[in-house]
This record gives sequence, structure tokens and C-alpha cells, in this order.
Amino acid sequence: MAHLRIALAQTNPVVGDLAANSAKLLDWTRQAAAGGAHLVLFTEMFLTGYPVEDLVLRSSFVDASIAALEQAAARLAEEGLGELPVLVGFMDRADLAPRVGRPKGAPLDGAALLHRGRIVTRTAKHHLQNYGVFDEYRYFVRGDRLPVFRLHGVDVAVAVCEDLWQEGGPVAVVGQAGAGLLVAPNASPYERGKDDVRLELLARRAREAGCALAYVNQVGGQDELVFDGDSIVVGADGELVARAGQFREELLLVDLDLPVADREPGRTAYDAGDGTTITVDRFVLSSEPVTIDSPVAPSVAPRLDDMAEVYAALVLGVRDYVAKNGFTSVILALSGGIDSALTATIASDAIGPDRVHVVMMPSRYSSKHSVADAEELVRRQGVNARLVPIDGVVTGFEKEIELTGPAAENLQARVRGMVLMGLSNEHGHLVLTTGNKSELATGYSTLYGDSAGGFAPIKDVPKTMVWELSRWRNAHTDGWFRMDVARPIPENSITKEPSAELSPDQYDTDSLPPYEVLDRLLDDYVEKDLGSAELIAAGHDPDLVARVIRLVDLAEYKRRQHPPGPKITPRNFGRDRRLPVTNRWRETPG
Ligand SMILES: Nc1ncnc2c1ncn2[C@@H]1O[C@H](COP(=O)(O)OP(=O)(O)OC[C@H]2O[C@@H]([n+]3cccc(C(=O)O)c3)[C@H](O)[C@@H]2O)[C@@H](O)[C@H]1O
Ligand SMILES: Nc1ncnc2c1ncn2[C@@H]1O[C@H](COP(=O)(O)OP(=O)(O)OP(=O)(O)O)[C@@H](O)[C@H]1O
Ligand SMILES: NC(=O)CC[C@H](N)C(=O)O
Repeated sequence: MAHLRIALAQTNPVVGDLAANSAKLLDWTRQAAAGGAHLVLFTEMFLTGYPVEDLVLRSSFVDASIAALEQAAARLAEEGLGELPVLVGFMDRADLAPRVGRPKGAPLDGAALLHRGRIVTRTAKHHLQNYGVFDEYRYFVRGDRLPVFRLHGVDVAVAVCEDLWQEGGPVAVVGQAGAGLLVAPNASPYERGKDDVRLELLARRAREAGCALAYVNQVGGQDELVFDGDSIVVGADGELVARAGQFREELLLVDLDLPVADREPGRTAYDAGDGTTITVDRFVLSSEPVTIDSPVAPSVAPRLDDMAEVYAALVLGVRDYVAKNGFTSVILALSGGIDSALTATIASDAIGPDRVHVVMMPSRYSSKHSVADAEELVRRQGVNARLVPIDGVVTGFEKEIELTGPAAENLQARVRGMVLMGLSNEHGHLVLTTGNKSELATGYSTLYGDSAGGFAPIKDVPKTMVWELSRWRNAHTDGWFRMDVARPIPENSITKEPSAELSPDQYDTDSLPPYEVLDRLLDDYVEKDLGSAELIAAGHDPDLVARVIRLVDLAEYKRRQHPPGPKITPRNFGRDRRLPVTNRWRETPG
């Protein structure tokens, strides 16, 4: 057996900030060296951040990525870290003709090994995923080389993220070619339940590859995606060896006993089992074995439960959107209802209540308890609050333009939106909008009113889960919240019947079915894409199916104008679900 101590750098890069990401590479490599690591692994496209979307189409950005890689190799050596091999993701360019409509030089989702001031080898993602939130085929060409480098007598193979998720390709080739360790840089966004899927997948791939597998994942928020980290090492038998924490940065050091390499260096082409050929390039970096005098105990971070995971994703999504976009404070409208209460709580936990500003804006239809519930939240959390009664503005507007029915009702929501945007302009706060997924699905919000804002923390949270999360948060005071308050949400906001309070005695259930019924139907229609016949066969009421499908379909234009917010379900409104706005296809006639 040979030994290796590997360091998994589960870090939070910033998209487009090559200088900051390079500085982080240096800093974390220094820490890994201090920890006695023999190899450091960074995440997929770490130098550029992930996903960079149409920045890939800018030749200048690809050039900058390659230049940053070259500079990083030199800088590591200058800083005395050259002896420690570093595997890092970056954007590369292939020696290929580009596909139609794309820039010259065909971009690659690449990874490189840096050692002694040089780029020792490069590889690139082979499987280009083009489903869900991903568009890799739009951007990249397929990698067709698989490096296997010998490090202290162990053969180490490299595969990039999606290459683990597909049958055939790099994993199948490692199985044929042989290696002692497979390492994989990843940028795998969070959604509910994905951590269990990942662990099972990695166990299976390790067995297929016939070697241990080290999986390092990005952490942090990037627009509507949240990366959860949760880096994992499994043995060749698929058994879990080590696991990093979720939703936080961590340098995970793992000691591994691995088989001594016995294959000859050289280049060999393999049938990848997916209709392609992959060339394995086996070479020696170092053959001398190492001993590990004081082994590190294998660390398996405790798992968050399901609601804790979702809550952590929302908090991190808000924290990183705020910080990475240069804001220091947020503002939102606080009604005393549960949506704005939960949004305020997430914001307080993300950036601290001293940086959260709430505005209470009662109208003539606001109930007494709404104002009292909002004030109670302010008292519990210590957020900055101001009261702006909107009746005078609404009445002034009505004097000039006569509006009736829904047009008059929406005016209140729009005046509130205007107040928020005014205060945002004046003080530089980011406006958080409070709509949940059930409302977004059915179009139950006022355009340029309560949907106005820059970021939408709970837009992917169905209303029934809004209550669940609120109860969960009131029962927990974990150390990673930036607000150290027990039971931050007034119980009355959780238990009262939901109402838009845009007209007298108005309740959501006047126009919508109970949320338990609605959310089940929305899940089947939006997330599972069932057609109307399948929905009825699944037990949903036929009249309700027709009504809800119509509401969902007609609200596409509102969703298209809604701000981004963190994805937590397998299918969010945004990158996961792209429908035409101008669209006459209907599941049900009418
Ligand atoms: N295809 C299309 N493409 C682009 N724009 C389109 C459009 N169809 C309509 N429009 C525009 O959209 C307007 C209608 O949308 P909008 O102005 O929003 O108004 P609308 O959807 O008619 O009314 C808002 C609804 O949301 C409910 N609401 C409001 C506020 C808060 C809550 C809550 O409980 O949280 C619920 C309220 O009770 C009402 O049912 C039209 O007047 C038109 O200007
Ligand atoms: N009186 C109010 N003061 C301040 N903001 C309000 C007020 N009424 C509504 N809002 C804002 O408009 C959003 C839409 O709220 P609305 O009361 O219409 O129903 P909701 O969707 O159930 O939300 P919530 O549960 O937060 O009340 C609220 O989340 C809040 O941001
Ligand atoms: N960046 C990637 O290649 C990620 C793809 C992969 N299926 C995932 O979510 O985890």
C-alpha cells in the first residue's frame, strides 16, 4: 500500500473575479501545505467561478482564464508552494474548429494540474450536460483526454463533475485503464434530496472505476443557484471515508491507503463505452512513497436534516447575493403575514438584523393584528423598522385617476413597491421581494407591486413549506445564523389564515383552493410536468386541474419579470423551466 494525504478545498469562488479566486487558490494551498497535504483539489472552473453562462462566448474571458491559470502556476512556485501538486478547474480552449455561432477556439470546461511552476497536464469535462439548469452544449466542446499522474507511487485519474453522472466515458475508462484514486472537481448545485443521490452515485462510480474517489464540490450562492459543498471521499468498495460540511467552506484533509501503481506510463486510446474514444495519458510526477507520521482522523461532518438544509440554502443564497453584488443592507415590506416574516428572518440570519430594514405600510384594509404581528417581529429580531401609512398616497392617486375593482386593489401593492424602490434608491438597500412559489405559479401577485425587487428569497418555496420552514426556524437556534434569537417569528403570523388584505375581509382561499391541495397539484404539474389527463388520474379534482393549469399558464409573463431567487426544489421557475410567454398551447381547452 502507498499513502497520500489529500486536501479537498471546498471553497466559494466569485464568478468573473479571477484575481480574488487566484488569491484564494494561493491561500488555501498554503493551508493545505501547512496541513501536510500531498495533493490539493479545487472545484470545477474554480478560477472563473461556475456557471459563467455567456461569459464563455467572450474570447477575452477565455483568454483571461488561461492567463490566470499560468500566473497561478508561477505564483505558487514563487511562494514556495511549487512542490505541492494542485488540481484546479478553469476555462480552457481546444485546438478545434468552433461550432457554428460560437467564438474561435472552442471553449472547454477544463481542469489542470499545477506543479513546480508549470501546468503539467490539462483535461476537460467529457459529458456536457444540457438539462435542468445546465446549458453546457451551448458553450463547450467535449474533452477526450484522461490524465493519470503517478504521485508518490499512486496513479491518480481525473474526471470533471458531470463525467460522474453519466454511464460510459471517463469513469468507464478508469475502470479499464486502472488507477489508485479518481479525483473529481465539481460545481453541483443544491436541490432537496440531492446529497443522498450524490453519495449513492459516488459509491457506485468508485466500484465501477475500481478505486477510491475524491469528490470536491463548490460552495456558495450564484444568482439562482446555491452550491452546498458536501464534498465526499469514498473507498474503492464504495464505503464513505470522509465528508465535509454542508453550505460552508472547509478544507478537508483525508489520509488514504491506496494501491501502488504497477502500469507502464504512456498513451493509450480506450473505447469509452459511449460511442467515443478517450486517450489515457499516464505519466510519472513522483514515484517515491511517503509515510504519514501523524494521521488525521477521518472526518464525517454531521448531516443537516431536510428543513435545515433548505433553510441553510436560502440563507446562503441571500448572503452571497447581497455580498457578491456589493450591497450591505436589504429592505422589505413587512405585513405581519408569514411570507414577509419568513423573508425578514432569512435576511436577518443571512446578514444580521442590524442590516435588515423593514417597512410597515398599512392601508385602509390592513387588520389591527397585521400591524401588531409586524411590530412583534421587529421587537423580537431587532431589525430597523419604519411605518409608512399608504392611505394618503393611495387617496391622492385615486383623486387623479379613477380605478375600480382589482385595478384599485393593485394600487396599494404598487404604492408599497414605489416606497421600497424610493428607499432603495435613497439608501442603497437591496429590495427583497416576498412572493412564494405557489403565488408565482398562479400569478397571485401584483406586477410592479409586491413583486417589485432585486432578489426573491422564497420564490422557490411552496406556501406549505413556508409554514414548515417558519416552524422549523422557531424551533432552532443553530450557531451559523447571524441572528442569535430564539423564536424570531411571531406565532400568530404562522397560524393565521393567509390574506392579501387588498380589499375588506379578503382571504387567499376566496380565490385559491387550500394550499395543501394547491401545492400537491402544482408539484405534479410544474415539477413533474404531468398533463391534465395524468393529473386527473392521479386523483386531482378535474375542475381544479383545469382552473389551476390555466392560472399557471397565463402567469408566465409575470414569472419572466420576477427577480431571481435561490433554487431549492428539483425544478425552479427560472433556469429549470423555460416556457414561451406568447403561447397558445393549453393542456385543457378554454
Ligand atoms: N401576456 C402578457 N404579457 C405582458 N403583460 C401582460 C400580459 N398579460 C397581462 N399583462 C399585464 O399584466 C397586468 C395584470 O397583472 P397585474 O397588474 O399584476 O394584476 P392582476 O394579475 O390582474 O391582479 C393581481 C392579482 O394578484 C393578487 N395579489 C396581489 C398582491 C398580493 C397578493 C398576495 O396575496 O400576495 C395577491 C390579487 O388579489 C389579484 O388577483 C395587465 O393589466 C397587463 O398590463
Ligand atoms: N400592510 C403592509 N405593510 C407592509 N407590507 C405589506 C403590507 N401588506 C402587504 N405587504 C407586502 O406585500 C406582500 C404581499 O402580501 P399580502 O399581504 O398581499 O399577502 P401574502 O402573500 O400572504 O404575504 P404575507 O404573508 O407576507 O402577508 C407582503 O409579503 C409584504 O411584503
Ligand atoms: N457542473 C456539473 O457538471 C454538474 C452536473 C451534475 N449532474 C450535478 O448537478 O451535479
